[in-house]
Amino acid sequence: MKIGIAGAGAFGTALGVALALDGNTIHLWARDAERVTQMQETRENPKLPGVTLPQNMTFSAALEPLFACDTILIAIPAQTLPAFLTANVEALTGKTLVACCKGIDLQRMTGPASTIRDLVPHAQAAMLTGPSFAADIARGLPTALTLACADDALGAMLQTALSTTSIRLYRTTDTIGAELGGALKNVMAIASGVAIGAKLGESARAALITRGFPEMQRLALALGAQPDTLAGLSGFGDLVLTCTSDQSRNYRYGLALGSGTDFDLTTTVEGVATARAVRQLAQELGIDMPICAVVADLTEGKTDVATALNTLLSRPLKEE
Ligand SMILES: NC(=O)C1=CN([C@@H]2O[C@H](COP(=O)(O)OP(=O)(O)OC[C@H]3O[C@@H](n4cnc5c(N)ncnc54)[C@H](O)[C@@H]3O)[C@@H](O)[C@H]2O)C=CC1
Ligand SMILES: O=C(CO)COP(=O)(O)O
Repeated sequence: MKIGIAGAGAFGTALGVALALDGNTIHLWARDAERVTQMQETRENPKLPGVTLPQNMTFSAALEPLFACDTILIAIPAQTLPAFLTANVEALTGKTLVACCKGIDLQRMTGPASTIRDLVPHAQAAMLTGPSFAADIARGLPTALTLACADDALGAMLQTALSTTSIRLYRTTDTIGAELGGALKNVMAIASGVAIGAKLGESARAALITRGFPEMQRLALALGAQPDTLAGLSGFGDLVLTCTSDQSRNYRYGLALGSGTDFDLTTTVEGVATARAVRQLAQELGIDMPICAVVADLTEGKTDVATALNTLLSRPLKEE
């Protein structure tokens, strides 16, 4: 199958490598022409060091070859998705668009699949999400992810087309649950990093993950998600992975916040904008989301780590 991928960062490139090695023809669009030349000449992408890009993967900075593909995976940061869709709405109409980004859009308060549905109403929207580091996918290590598509027949087609010998896809029609699980776990990963960075210990991290999960569920269920989706790969699975691995950029950002060390702010850390979106959504809906609120305040410098911890620990005692 011929598959287009928008976004030549770590994840888009890793998915391209895995799908190309499985026999698909892949076209990868990068907005940066220099990156395209580099990938053509070296068959490597510095975002994914040590991985050789297969010959059945082509690259361009022009959009036309991407739009020649009927199925396009979109792997650009979540906050850049609306502008990409709006700028290309005509070319994307009629396509199957699989969002591979994780976040809640700060302007619209929607997750990636919903943003696609709103901005390109005559495309088919799906979501690929779940616990998977780009480096693992590119190296062919086993991963299990969620393919969410409201149209179950199309979802089944995508599930087959995008599964490989190392990537096992599970299917759901609950796109809301899949997009919210993937977005919210990044906020919890920042919180977990803060706890470890501030030397609060592993027990504190376990408490954060465990209390963070019902917080994720509260918002997701209020917005129409199914509980099973949150308990699956795209929610609980990705929460566990991201809160416990320093391969995660969200977690590493939290570590830096907690320990007061520097962090390269050009890194893609989706949980920062998502925490702000969640804080606003939770206020509007009257939902208690204390961990997300504290993370949003911390990332904006509205509170410090000691005050943030005190805020969480001094909440009234209640039933579990
Ligand atoms: N890296 C990983 O392990 C995983 C990443 N993801 C998700 O994939 C999405 C992309 O992340 P990564 O590829 O890891 O980030 P990255 O930082 O490696 O790459 C982001 C890419 O997007 C491009 N980009 C940025 N703004 C753009 C715009 N306005 N238009 C077009 N391209 C633009 C950049 O040039 C860069 O190549 C994020 O939502 C992330 O949560 C999901 C699962 C795993
Ligand atoms: O989503 C991911 C793993 O499933 C990647 O996490 P980070 O974006 O925090 O690196």
